[in-house]
Amino acid sequence: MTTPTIPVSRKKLWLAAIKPPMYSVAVIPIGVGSAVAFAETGIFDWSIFIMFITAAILIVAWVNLSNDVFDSETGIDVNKHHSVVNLTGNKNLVFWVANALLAIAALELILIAWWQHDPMILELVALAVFLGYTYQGPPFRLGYLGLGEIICFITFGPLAVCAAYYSQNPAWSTANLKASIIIGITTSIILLCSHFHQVEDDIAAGKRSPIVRIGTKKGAQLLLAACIAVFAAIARFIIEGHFPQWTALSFLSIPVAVQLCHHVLTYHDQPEQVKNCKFIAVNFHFLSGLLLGLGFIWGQSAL
Ligand SMILES: C/C(=C\COP(=O)(O)OP(=O)(O)O)CCC[C@H](C)CCC[C@H](C)CCCC(C)C
Ligand SMILES: O=C(O)C1=CC(=O)c2ccccc2C1=O
Repeated sequence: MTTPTIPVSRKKLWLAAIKPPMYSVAVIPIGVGSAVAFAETGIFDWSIFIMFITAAILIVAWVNLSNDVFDSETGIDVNKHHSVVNLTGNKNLVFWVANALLAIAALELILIAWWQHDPMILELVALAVFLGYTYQGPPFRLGYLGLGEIICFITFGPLAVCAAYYSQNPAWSTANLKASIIIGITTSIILLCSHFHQVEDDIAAGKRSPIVRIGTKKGAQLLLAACIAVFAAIARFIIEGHFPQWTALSFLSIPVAVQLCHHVLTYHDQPEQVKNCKFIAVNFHFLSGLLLGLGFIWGQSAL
């Protein structure tokens, strides 16, 4: 028996389309990279930080709007009522609004690079944006091959966190690279969780997401392994001396990781129950990233 669809107000559909909590994926990598730079140099440029964060938010808005545009061309979003293309009925408008947001972000980053007399952050973010395009845009559509989580790890992990660090301190840092691994994994966990309720639509559209490939039960077990890996890596980096002991604060996000894994392990094959698990993953990403960044800052002041 199919679950009767309950009509949802357009206001709720637009809120689902904009999904404000999702912008944690833009704020956290820039925050952590900037926090590590401050911890290592004692210097923090608020103007650069604010400009970089707003640019990151605009880029994430671009990737989501363009995702709806490109997915409307494959038909995969036929049941996604909160697609901005489905809500507006105007694919071209959404496409050009998305590009306008990306252009504004580019101008902000060009200004930072000009201040630094160094194009490095432009190069790092441009590569991240290109990889983000290959996830969903023709002729690549690598997300349809199940490569989204790898792209997600690289772009929101090493590329974004190192670009943020470089914007504050034009250098490279082993501790920051290790922190970027943590943020890359927690961001990829969000994407992994976004697939559990979409298996039917993904198969119909030929999208072989990791969950389509390995099934929801193994996908739930993979999620558990990824969450364990996050905390094991943090513990190792603390023991090695790369992370300040204060970064153990991030272990306070373990209950959210337990909630996420329990929910998905229980409802992995029940789309209506599991469909919002990505927002529990966002809570985990935000809290673990925030506490990791604070750990670096407080670890510095404790020296
Ligand atoms: C739109 C994204 C995921 C959702 O895709 P899906 O097609 O499953 O969506 P729906 O089911 O809701 O239709 C985002 C995917 C992210 C992508 C793998 C990587 C993007 C990289 C960014 C462009 C770079 C950000 C760098 C910045 C933070 C400095
Ligand atoms: O709408 C979504 O499912 C996602 C949007 C998004 O911007 C993002 C960014 C990084 C990782 C995952 C996701 C999503 O799942």
